[in-house]
Amino acid sequence: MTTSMPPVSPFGPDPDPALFALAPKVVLHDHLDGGLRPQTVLELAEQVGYTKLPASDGPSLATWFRASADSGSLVRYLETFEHTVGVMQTAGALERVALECAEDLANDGVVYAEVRFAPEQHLEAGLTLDEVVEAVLKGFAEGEALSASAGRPITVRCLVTAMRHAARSREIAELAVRFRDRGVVGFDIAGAEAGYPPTRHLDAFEYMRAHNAPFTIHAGEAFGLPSIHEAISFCGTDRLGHGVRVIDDISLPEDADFTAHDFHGAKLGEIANYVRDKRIPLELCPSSNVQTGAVASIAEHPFNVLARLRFRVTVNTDNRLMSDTSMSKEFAVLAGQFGYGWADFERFTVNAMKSAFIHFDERLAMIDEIIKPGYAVLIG
Ligand SMILES: O=c1[nH]cnc2c1ncn2[C@@H]1O[C@H](CO)[C@@H](O)[C@H]1O
Ligand SMILES: [Zn+2]
Repeated sequence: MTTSMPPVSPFGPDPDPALFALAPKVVLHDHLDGGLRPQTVLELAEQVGYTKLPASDGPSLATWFRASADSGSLVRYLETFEHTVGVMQTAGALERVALECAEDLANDGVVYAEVRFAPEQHLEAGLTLDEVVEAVLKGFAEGEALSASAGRPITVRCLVTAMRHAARSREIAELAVRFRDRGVVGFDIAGAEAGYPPTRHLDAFEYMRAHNAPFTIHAGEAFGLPSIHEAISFCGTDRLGHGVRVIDDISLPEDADFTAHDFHGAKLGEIANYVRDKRIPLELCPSSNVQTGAVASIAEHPFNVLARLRFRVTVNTDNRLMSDTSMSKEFAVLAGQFGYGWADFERFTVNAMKSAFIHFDERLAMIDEIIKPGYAVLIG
């Protein structure tokens, strides 16, 4: 790979994330249990008697999460969730974490969020699946109300995730449908990818399809094209969680520079073409991918290749705590590396809003009334 002349960002080579806080942003891939405030983890641990935390003050705990997640392996990255899930076992804890999640996203300028978590991981203290979801939805609604009154309106919807190594996916799909009119807008599977192909959960996806309910699948992150193929062709996923390994089905010249402005010589294989032709949204999470070793560095992240080839790319945080990130930080990293300006970020944001699991008229209203006017001011 040549690393000749990096593209110049209109925001400078290392833009301040604060520049992007004003832009209306949409996040489709953000884990509730990956986004806690470090101080909240400490306080909840104290309240519920959780004694296994690896640090005893906020800054050290934040550093521990970031450093441990920076592991080069999805499996090791996922081990850090033991401590967040560990303190999220009561209705009060779930409600607080959800409320703070909505507030933190709104304070970062996110106007629409789909936040996911796995209800089956929050039953240790005796809550039922329904009680877990009710507590989280209550927290989101409270966070929305507080943010609106602070002049930072946000809409937060929920995706319920099933863990791919477990055997509860059909039950979780039923949970998603049961709560579909109360704030749950879709279903997902997550967890270690290698060894747990999407087709293992076919009955859950069939249930969702039978109920005309949308879902996304973590695929093409730690494992490559076969996972993406199963997710789209056998399971019929509406979006790809990550999907970044679709790059393996695109041939580029030997010396291709991933930061370039065009990729005219690119040849797409059958899967890459299908994903692009069908406008299957890619929930890309740049910083997370570097931490898990799915990609070597931001400069070598396929985001730019996929964006320039006009795949339906969206920018996401994945886990704000583990990656010490936010939507503004992800925008800043992408701007610095690939030279994007406001028009690019507007496109990625509209891509995300078009791909959301709320109804078409609601998506359109967000685009016409909030996103486009917001970027019009910035573009000037
Ligand atoms: O990037 C990821 N890939 C796969 N699984 C993930 C990722 N981030 C989080 N989780 C898993 O999803 C669960 C529910 O939120 C988390 O507990 C974590 O195990
Ligand atoms: Zn994820």
